[in-house]
Amino acid sequence: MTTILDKIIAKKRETIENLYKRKEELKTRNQHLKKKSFVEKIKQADTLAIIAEFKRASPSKGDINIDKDPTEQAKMYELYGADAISVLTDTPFFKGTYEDLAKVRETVNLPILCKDFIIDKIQIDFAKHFGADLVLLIAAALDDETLDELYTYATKLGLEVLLEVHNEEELDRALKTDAQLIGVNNRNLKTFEVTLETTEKLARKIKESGRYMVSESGISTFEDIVKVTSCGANAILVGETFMKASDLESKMKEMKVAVKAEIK
Ligand SMILES: O=C(O)c1ccccc1NCC(=O)[C@H](O)[C@H](O)COP(=O)(O)O
Repeated sequence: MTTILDKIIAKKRETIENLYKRKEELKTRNQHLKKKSFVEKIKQADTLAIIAEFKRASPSKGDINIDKDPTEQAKMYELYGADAISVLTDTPFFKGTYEDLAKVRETVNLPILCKDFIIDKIQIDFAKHFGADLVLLIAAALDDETLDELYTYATKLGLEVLLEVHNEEELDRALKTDAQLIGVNNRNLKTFEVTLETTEKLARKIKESGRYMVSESGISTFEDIVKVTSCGANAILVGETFMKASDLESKMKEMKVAVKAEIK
């Protein structure tokens, strides 16, 4: 059965050719900025850390907030207490761009995650060039050798890696690397079903390994925060809920308050 991940990766292979054609661009913009560490943020935080995502659209939901301006949204995320910002740069399925990433970089002083389906080093070059501090690597999209190669390449460039898993088999593979940040994606990429049980199931092994756990996808309510914090998540990654919030300030504060109430 062809999954959405297979489709995204197939399309990605085509777009990578374009990135190689655009390689000259990498010489034109210098990143003089000091890299910002999300791992350090987590270490210093006394509450669950929030990664707020800029997400215009998705395969499961279609258009979410298609015309939203990344600069405006990033400003609000920083103002209302985000610890990092994730920017989707995939165009065919998520309608994001590297230019969105660059705009967010110019706007905030927070660590920024380039959220894409990375299968080639050139994508890591582009992520860095446009201002990312972290990149996402998805275990399900990579064999062990490529995963190691891309992990090493990203860290050599000074980028942190959020290594994403969906199940125990992927987690075991992830734990063979040195990745400090393990993302548990609660969205099943075959069915699009979202369940926080995925985080709950994998939590113990991640905690025992001494890595930091980021619970990703499908988080929108106080109850969700309680669930993921009580099994030990160090951070959450939230897209749709924030992109659609009519009162973003209250929504983000509710999550911060809920976290404090749960942890302390
Ligand atoms: O969001 C999707 O439909 C999707 C489909 C296929 C692969 C990845 C997908 N999402 C990427 C993400 O991981 C989410 O954008 C992120 O975790 C935030 O999720 P949410 O808070 O549920 O918007």
